[in-house]
Amino acid sequence: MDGKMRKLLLSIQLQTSSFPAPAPQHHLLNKSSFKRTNYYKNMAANSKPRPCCVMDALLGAVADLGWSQPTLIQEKAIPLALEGKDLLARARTGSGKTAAYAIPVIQRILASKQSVREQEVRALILVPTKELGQQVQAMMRQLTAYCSRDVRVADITGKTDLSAQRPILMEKPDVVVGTPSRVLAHLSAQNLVLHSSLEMLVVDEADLLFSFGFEADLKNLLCHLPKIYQSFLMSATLTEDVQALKELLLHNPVILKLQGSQLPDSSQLQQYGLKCEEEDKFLLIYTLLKLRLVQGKTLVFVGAVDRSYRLKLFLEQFGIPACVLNSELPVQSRCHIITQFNQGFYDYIIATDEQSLADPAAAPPPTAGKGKKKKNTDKGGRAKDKEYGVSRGVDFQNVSNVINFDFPMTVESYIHRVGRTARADNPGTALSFISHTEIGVLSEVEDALTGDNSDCVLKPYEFKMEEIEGFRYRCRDAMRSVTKQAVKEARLKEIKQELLNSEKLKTYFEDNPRDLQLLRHDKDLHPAVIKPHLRNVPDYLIPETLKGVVNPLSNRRKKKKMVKSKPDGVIKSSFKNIQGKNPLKSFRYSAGRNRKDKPVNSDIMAYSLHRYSGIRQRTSLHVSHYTLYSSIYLNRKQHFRFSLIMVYITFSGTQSLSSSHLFDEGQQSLAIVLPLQRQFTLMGKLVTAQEDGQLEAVGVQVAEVIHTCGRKKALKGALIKDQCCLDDYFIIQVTSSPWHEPRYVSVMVRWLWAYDMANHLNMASSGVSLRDPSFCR
Ligand SMILES: Nc1ncnc2c1ncn2[C@@H]1O[C@H](COP(=O)(O)OP(=O)(O)OP(=O)(O)O)[C@@H](O)[C@H]1O
Repeated sequence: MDGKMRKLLLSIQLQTSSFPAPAPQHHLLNKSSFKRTNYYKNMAANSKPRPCCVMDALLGAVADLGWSQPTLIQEKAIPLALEGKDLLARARTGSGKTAAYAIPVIQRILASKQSVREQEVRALILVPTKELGQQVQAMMRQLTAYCSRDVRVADITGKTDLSAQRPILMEKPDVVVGTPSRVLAHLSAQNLVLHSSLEMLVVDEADLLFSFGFEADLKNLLCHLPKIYQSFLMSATLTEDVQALKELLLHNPVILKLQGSQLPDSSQLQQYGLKCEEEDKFLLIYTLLKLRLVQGKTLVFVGAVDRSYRLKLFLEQFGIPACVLNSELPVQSRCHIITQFNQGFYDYIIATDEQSLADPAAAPPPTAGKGKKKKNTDKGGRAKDKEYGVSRGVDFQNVSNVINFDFPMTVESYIHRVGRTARADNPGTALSFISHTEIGVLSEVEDALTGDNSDCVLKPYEFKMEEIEGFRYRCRDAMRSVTKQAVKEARLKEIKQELLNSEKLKTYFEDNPRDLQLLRHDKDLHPAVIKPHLRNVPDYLIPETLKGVVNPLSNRRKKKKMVKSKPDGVIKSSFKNIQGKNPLKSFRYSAGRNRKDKPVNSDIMAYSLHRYSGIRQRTSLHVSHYTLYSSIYLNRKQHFRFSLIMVYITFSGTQSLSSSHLFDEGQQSLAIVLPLQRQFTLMGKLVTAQEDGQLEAVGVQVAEVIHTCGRKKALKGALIKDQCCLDDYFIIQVTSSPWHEPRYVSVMVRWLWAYDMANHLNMASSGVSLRDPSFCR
């Protein structure tokens, strides 16, 4: 954590005069070492007791999030909010607006509770969509990790009955998060009473509230609020709607209009446009994904629900798994898909940006007040959720690329979609396919972005279509199977499946949360006829110019055939087929030298290690230090000795599987670490792995690893047996004694790896779990 963040948080402390003095410095995270002190260890060990001051609580939470400095909006907004000012803050997407209001809200609640201990709803956060509601609640929970008993947060955006949510509201959570219509419904039903207790009102994504048809609800809702309260309006764009809201809600506000540009500049976000015919879009996406020209987690936006299934069925035929995300899916499924995507379960999401839901001109006019119809339906009579919106506000984490398969219909929509990548200070790429019918909007977008900042203009994506002509035939072949009927069936099948998952199995999943983790949303739908040969890319079809860059991992499916498929969620090791080549066993790994199809580079090495570890599927994402930090945090029972852990695998006992199904002869855990003193860039910063296990710029402190452990001591006495150097990596072999209590199938695999190409270190992380181990909370 750098001085700025510390100073900012200190200012919270200073402005809270009624608070006890700040904890002595040694109680705080030490900037240079990032050592978690005894104070924090105790906090964790004692299930987070009351912190001794606000500073400690927030500092601990921010450190856990791995944030080293405040973003610009946080730096400007937090002090003003603490002075009690009303705020209208406009900052670009992904700039950290949530914490900019959440930190002062938490601080004020904690401060109020010093004098008035009565439990009241003190803050109301209004959001336009359910996805956002869940996300805001998650962020609030993370920030209140060390004061969760003092600041209770309830998200009422969910689809549950009002009556089911009543008991939650009766307990008067300190913060209520909801959509205007849901909050109004509760106010009208007297489940929620705010007129005497409310101290703060936040309207998040203010520019979207009116467009989601909440204007009337919002106006009605204001009658239930007290005369005086502090308000924050947070928005990515300053539209007329935001101006109207400002008049309605704010009193003498400070207006923070940060950064001219609504999107990050070209050093962080690369924006490309590619003009093409409609049919070419499918050819292009196939080439980009199948040849892995697009790397990292990718969001593909389409304009309609049917399109998303069409694209999914198309990609399915080439063995490219993707999840669809649209307003027809039950809200639990949507949120689960987003959570799993953020955890690295999937590489691709095909998201429908349903304009009609957000555009009042296209959607049926909303009726005001209580009893308002919340859903519109499509031609087929299927229910769409009006409070759906994944292109807006949702914090998809570590998204490397956004692809506009269909170009958005408005400038705002473009900004919100593209804003799903290059969030915080992560880099990102946006690529838009533009057919001739979409060129009109393109010029609008270009005009808007050029006016904003000339850096933002879409650069042409130089792609020689003639080079991929060879693929056209197979794309046409695949498209022939994706008929209207197939799309219709796929759509129905998916909805049925998801409804079953989220409704009928809801109670089951509540009782067995770990099984929910295993639920995948990117399974093949298969209504289209699958031709197996389409899954492979014959060498002769790969253009000469792309041969060098094509990721050779695309052949992995061939190899997977060697592994007989097991029931869902069960990993079968491929060790039998590679006995003797296992570097963990022989320590004679050849770094790819003897493998015909693999170039020698460290990426491949990381991959082969992953393969040797018996993991079925490779997914990857760019890692932020949040992910890295929280991964370690989740496994705080493990301690690692090296500068940066790239792989860690933990599991406990099993009934039907023994450890040998997963690893040869009791090899239980594997770690790749970066060599010490090696420099690399991480999140745009030059970082050196230090001998004492620190990453100076990132703040990841890793201590000793002696053994992995599971509940009931399923793994006992694992120890680091050996280590050796393979080119740039050390491999640490960890062995353990035989299974102690072979009772549960319980395996968790998560790993991070790094590869160094052209002076650039990319971080990747993956997670596969058979079952989440009981100790991974
Ligand atoms: N100080 C910080 N340092 C590093 N990362 C941060 C910081 N503050 C927030 N983030 C991260 O930045 C990402 C974007 O934050 P957030 O969702 O609040 O942005 P936003 O401005 O609300 O975006 P949008 O307008 O799209 O909703 C999140 O993953 C969050 O964890």
